[in-house]
Amino acid sequence: MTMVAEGRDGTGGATPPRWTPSAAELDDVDMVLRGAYRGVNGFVAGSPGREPAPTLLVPTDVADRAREAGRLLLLEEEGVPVAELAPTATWEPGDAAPGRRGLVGPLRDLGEHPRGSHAALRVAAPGPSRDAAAVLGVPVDRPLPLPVLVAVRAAADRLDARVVLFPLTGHGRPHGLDGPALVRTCLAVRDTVAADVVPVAVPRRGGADGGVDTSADTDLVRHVAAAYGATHVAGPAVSGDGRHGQDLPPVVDLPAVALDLRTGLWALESDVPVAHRSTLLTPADVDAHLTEVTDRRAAPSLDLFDVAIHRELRRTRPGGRLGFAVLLTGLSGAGKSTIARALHDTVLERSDRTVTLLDGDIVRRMLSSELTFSREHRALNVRRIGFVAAQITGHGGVALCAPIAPYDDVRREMRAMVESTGAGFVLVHVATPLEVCEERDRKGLYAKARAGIIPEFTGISDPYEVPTDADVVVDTARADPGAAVEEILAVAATRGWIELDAPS
Ligand SMILES: Nc1ncnc2c1ncn2[C@@H]1O[C@H](COP(=O)(O)OS(=O)(=O)O)[C@@H](OP(=O)(O)O)[C@H]1O
Ligand SMILES: Nc1ncnc2c1ncn2[C@@H]1O[C@H](COP(=O)(O)OP(=O)(O)O)[C@@H](O)[C@H]1O
Repeated sequence: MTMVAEGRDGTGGATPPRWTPSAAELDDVDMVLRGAYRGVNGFVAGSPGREPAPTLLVPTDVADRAREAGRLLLLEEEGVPVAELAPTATWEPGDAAPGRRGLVGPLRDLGEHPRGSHAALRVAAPGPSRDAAAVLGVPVDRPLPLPVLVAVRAAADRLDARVVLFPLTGHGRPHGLDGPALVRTCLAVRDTVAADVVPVAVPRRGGADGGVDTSADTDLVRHVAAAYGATHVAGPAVSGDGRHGQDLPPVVDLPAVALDLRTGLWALESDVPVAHRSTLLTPADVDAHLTEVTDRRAAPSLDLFDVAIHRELRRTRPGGRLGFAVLLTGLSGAGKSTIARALHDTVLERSDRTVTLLDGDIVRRMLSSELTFSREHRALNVRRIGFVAAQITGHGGVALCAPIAPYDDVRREMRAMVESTGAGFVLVHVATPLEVCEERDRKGLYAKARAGIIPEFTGISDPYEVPTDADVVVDTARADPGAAVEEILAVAATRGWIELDAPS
């Protein structure tokens, strides 16, 4: 979160305090403004165990100023005000968020709904309906395979219900699919299941390694689905235990389906005689394949996905492949650039991947020429590299980064930036001892640092925090660059991020 400077306007009156909430809080703003929180018109006090509700945490001084001014402008990430909060109370989050305070109060729509693709589909929740017709809501956090579509259609027919697919397009990208791509996979099968599609900004929890937090999300999606008139919910994103929630729509079990060997199509298990059911492809296989596809370890099988979904997946994820970044960190002269260059050549020689080399020196010249070697500037430098690497890897590319990156917290930030796009990240500590680096002194910098001519020199007069989360540790005093390259690529290959030809 960032505090946007508060100022005074030309008339001498105080301008309202401004605040940019977190991505998940902005999703909540969006949902409140669209009525997706049923009757909740603003932020409420946090209280664990209650049904899902929108909460906002701000630094204590922002809370004080907002209370004093009677309002707080909430800005989206690019600085556009989207809503105004009229604070009526505060609450203490306690140890969970030291230095922060919760703000309670109604939200006023400032007429901007800049968040999210497919604006025309993002309708406001209709509010309580007297229409008794059944509606089966299907929250969607990953592409729906054919057997699930068949099961959803059958469940809807049993209930005599209309189907509404709710792609969850809020914060997070746990399966490497961003919101727009997820909406497109729903639109691709809209006719197959005769469904409406309504994107909702429910945050998709879980990191790049998947793992939607089903208990939290199941309650929230049931809540939101209810606001949009769902009388029942079903689907992979609500495969929880369907517990409690008095006025929440019940979770419907999807009927069992089987692959009918006579037709090659999925059908209700009860409609396929046992002798004609495929034992090669069971619903458990489908689940396993879905996990592999959504974690991008495998390309989607045509048998399991509607061709239209298949086309969307290919479009979003060229070759079905996951990008990854390698961050080589270590002292000056440790061998980062040498290994990065060798990695670059090897990837080009043994795969068809695109590779971008973000070497420390090049970045300093092209992206960060105005920066010094202070802690703040080094952090900013590495953050910039992380941002570029996230862009590259988010589109399936390979980014090789070789700055010193001496600070643990900034390296972790970079990992999070890259992983948030669904891409992979390999942290390599090029752990050449200082004595060896100093002995090499290729650029004569250590001599100058020892003489005090270069201040703040890493390892001499500036800190280097040794990583505790390295995926690979290389000591170039012992191993040659080729061995380091093999070790690093083996990690990426084992995690399914690259396929390499044998060395020629
Ligand atoms: N004070 C000080 N400390 C460390 N390094 C210095 C300094 N001044 C200049 N240099 C040269 O700058 C290169 C390191 O820049 P980086 O961008 O990789 O550093 S950082 O990640 O921002 O800390 C580093 O390059 P490498 O030797 O390739 O690591 C040095 O050549
Ligand atoms: N096993 C090794 N791996 C990488 N570099 C090595 C190795 N052994 C010796 N060197 C030498 O160490 C120096 C490392 O310089 P460089 O790659 O520019 O380091 P950095 O980018 O970390 O500052 C080069 O002269 C390189 O030839």
